[in-house]
Amino acid sequence: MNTDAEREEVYGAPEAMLAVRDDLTPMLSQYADLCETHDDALVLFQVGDFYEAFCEAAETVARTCEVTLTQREDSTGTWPMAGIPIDNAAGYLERLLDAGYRVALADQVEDASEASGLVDRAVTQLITPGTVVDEELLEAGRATYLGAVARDGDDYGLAVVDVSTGECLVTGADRALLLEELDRLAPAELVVGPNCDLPEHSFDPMETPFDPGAFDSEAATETLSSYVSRPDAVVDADVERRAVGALLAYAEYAQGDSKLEYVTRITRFDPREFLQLDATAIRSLELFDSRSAHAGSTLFSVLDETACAPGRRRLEAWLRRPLVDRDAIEARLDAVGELADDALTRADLREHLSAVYDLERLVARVSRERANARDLRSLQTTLDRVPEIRGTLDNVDSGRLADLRDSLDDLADVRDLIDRAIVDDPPQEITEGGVVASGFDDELDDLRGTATEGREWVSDLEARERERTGIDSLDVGYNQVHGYYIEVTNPNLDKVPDDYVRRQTLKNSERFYTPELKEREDEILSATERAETLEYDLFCEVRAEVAAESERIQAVADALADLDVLRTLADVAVANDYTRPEFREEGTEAHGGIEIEAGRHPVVERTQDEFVPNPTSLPQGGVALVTGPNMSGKSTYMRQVALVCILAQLGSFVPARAACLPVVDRVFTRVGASDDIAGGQSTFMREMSELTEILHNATEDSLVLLDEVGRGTSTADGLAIARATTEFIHDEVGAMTLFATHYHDLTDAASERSGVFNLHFTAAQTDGEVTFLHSVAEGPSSSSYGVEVAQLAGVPPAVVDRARGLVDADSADDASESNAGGVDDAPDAATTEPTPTESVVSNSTRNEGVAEAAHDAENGTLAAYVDDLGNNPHASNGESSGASGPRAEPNSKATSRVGSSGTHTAASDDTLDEVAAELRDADLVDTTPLEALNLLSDLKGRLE
Ligand SMILES: Nc1ncnc2c1ncn2[C@@H]1O[C@H](COP(=O)(O)OP(=O)(O)OP(=O)(O)O)[C@@H](O)[C@H]1O
Repeated sequence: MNTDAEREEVYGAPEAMLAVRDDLTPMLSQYADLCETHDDALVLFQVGDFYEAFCEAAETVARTCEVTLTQREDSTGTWPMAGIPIDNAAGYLERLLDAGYRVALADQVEDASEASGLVDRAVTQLITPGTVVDEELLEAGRATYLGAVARDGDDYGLAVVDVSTGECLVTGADRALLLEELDRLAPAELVVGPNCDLPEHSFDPMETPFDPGAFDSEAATETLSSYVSRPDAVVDADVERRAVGALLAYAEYAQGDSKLEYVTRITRFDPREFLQLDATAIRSLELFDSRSAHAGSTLFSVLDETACAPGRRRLEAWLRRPLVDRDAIEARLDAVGELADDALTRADLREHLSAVYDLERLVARVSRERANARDLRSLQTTLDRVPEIRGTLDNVDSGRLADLRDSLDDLADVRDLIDRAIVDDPPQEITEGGVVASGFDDELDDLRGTATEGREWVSDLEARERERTGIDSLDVGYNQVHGYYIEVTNPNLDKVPDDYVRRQTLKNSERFYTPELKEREDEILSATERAETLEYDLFCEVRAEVAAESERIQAVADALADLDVLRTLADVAVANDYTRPEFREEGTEAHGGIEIEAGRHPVVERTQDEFVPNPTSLPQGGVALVTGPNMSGKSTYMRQVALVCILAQLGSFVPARAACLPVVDRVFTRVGASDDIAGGQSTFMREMSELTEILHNATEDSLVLLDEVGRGTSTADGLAIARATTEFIHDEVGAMTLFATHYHDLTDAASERSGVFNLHFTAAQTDGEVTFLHSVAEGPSSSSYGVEVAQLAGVPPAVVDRARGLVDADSADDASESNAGGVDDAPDAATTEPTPTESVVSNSTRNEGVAEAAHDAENGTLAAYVDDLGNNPHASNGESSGASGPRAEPNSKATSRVGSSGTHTAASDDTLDEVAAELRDADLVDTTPLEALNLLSDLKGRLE
């Protein structure tokens, strides 16, 4: 990717040309003009069969596209020049796009042979990541969005359009939701309105500067009104209208200032009407991209059995945005269930759908006047399948399938038109004839008849003239320059009749024509020429007639895409033995809990010889603390619960023997530090920001996965944060939560709160060999097997032995100490409630202080926990008691206040007073969890 400065250098008119502006040749002057009017892109200027660039832009094109840098010389100088062949431009344009350039194609817009003087040229298309329409530059099964954001105070409008299909969406959101939605839609290019002030995005869209005036209320509404008759009825909020209006204005500009006729529907949606998955959740659950050992296997790849490109795009959209409307979910499930039970219909549908072309993009090309005759034929063969597809759905029961069947307009008129108008196997070009079928237009048939008759007359001429002249070697031929001729070899020239007129002299022969031949030639040529022109006009008329039916064709495309996804989900359910999930009735006693029998991870199970199914019973508001050795299956288990919920809400069957689920509003994930690649921020900071998001936004209908929260900092701090988080979620948020942790001390929380409970994964150890059972059981884990996993991973034996020695020493120490530190060797240790006295006299950890503070906190906010932590003497006693840390080595985090072991360094009384005062003064009611943690960290640093 190039820097902005590098790009700027090749945008706009070249300085060197501007310096001699008045002396430039007309063509270069036209080039300079177009560069000036399109100074936000690298202009490629059509000269015959090539797109040329000059000066700095030429150097860039030569370097990026690996083409030769040549030069053009004229009276005003020598200009560096590089060109790419128009016929083969796609590959080169892709390179320029990949390198971060925006490209403006300045085409010849009049026939060079008819131009008097300089050929007229205009920018017909801007090629940018969000505006590409060239099939070769687009990914078939993926939507490519161009987006625009507008702002009005705290409200934002966001609109996206896929210019290759015409899909156009608009929504409104506050800032947080906007950023999430941007993550979810991941536009390839974003036009940002005034004062939006967006942060950099992980998906790194190209940000496009565009006329701020396009975002004005009036201007935007006017643009919008050419797409929908009553803009304010379709898009209620002004800020949203401004976003979508500016978006369409930019898209029009990019298409050479022409309206996007194929944008026939503007769909307004509210993100809150879908299960919200933010970028973190999408990434960590590996819905679309995989970073795990099973790279390449994602939930999408497991589900993607789609037969056609629109189906694939639809599946992606459904997976990015599962539903929360119970009826809509059940309607999809009914359809999937019915298809799952009907192998024949599934097979028929698959066969028909595999034969269809990308109807959405075809119809968009037709509307953009870019479709050729082959495209029209593809459109027709696709539409020909529609009655058959509808036939396969004749007897369906499910309402959704019946609706889809009924919306399948067979478009007989459009099919008939194309069938009558276009030849069966048309050529690629639409200007050279042979496109329009005979019988379609009388005038064309006449012209063709004249031309054919003339050609037949010519082809008989040779025999006639041979007989007339007695010259056996006489030939009749044709060439582009001289037209028809009669050729006579030199020895026979004396036999040439008087009416032969000499046309051309060759080495061994002469060429002639006769007045009659000339007359016929003129007839043939004029008829052919007129026929070609007429054919082109007729083709354009037919194309325009088809374009006028865009909306109907799009509705069919829409239905086919849905059908393909429902069929796919049914296929996947059957192939993988998925079950229909049940949703709990709202208002029932058991509302909200997740109950899964023999659940599986849909992706991991495909990569494993034997996958161990596991049950899940997570009541509403329940927090399950999941412990167990490394590699035992904790993360897989937690993710499978989330994936089951997501699958169910998108309308899919689920990998389980049975599942009874609530409708969840959001799935939050916070995965361990080493499981995530942090960009920019420190890993711990990122971890805490994600935690903050969860604590602020989760509701009692949310599902929260916490994997190793707190791992990015010291054991003591990590455990404290983990504990406070568990308690806050349980007491205040009430979200269904699965929390995988290696902090065995955390399992104590289960004994203090009825909704918190322990689950663990086990491993069997024989002769030093560890076997993971991958099955979940109640209660906390008793062993971590970290050393064994290190050995498995190939850590050198010396290190493994030393580590094992340290663990053994640690265990021995633990055995001799009291058990108040929350040691995890015995499951029942987790249920031992430490008394305050024990905490103090037995090197109680700072973490227990946090726990007690949390437990005692009456008003139940995280701020209150932290507040109590500040006032609780136990809270500042800080020896780490991490489960695997060597206990023998004291650390220096303790303060003198709690009378800890003599090896600890005491902070000065002054410092303590300062810290205490600061804590007392802190306004914790208005403090975010992250700010509280930062404050804690700061105070702790000072105590140390
Ligand atoms: N239920 C299962 N059946 C079979 N194999 C499984 C199962 N669960 C997990 N595995 C296998 O075990 C591997 C490790 O699982 P996972 O990453 O979930 O462990 P973990 O306990 O989260 O490990 P760590 O604590 O080190 O992050 C997986 O990659 C998978 O190959």
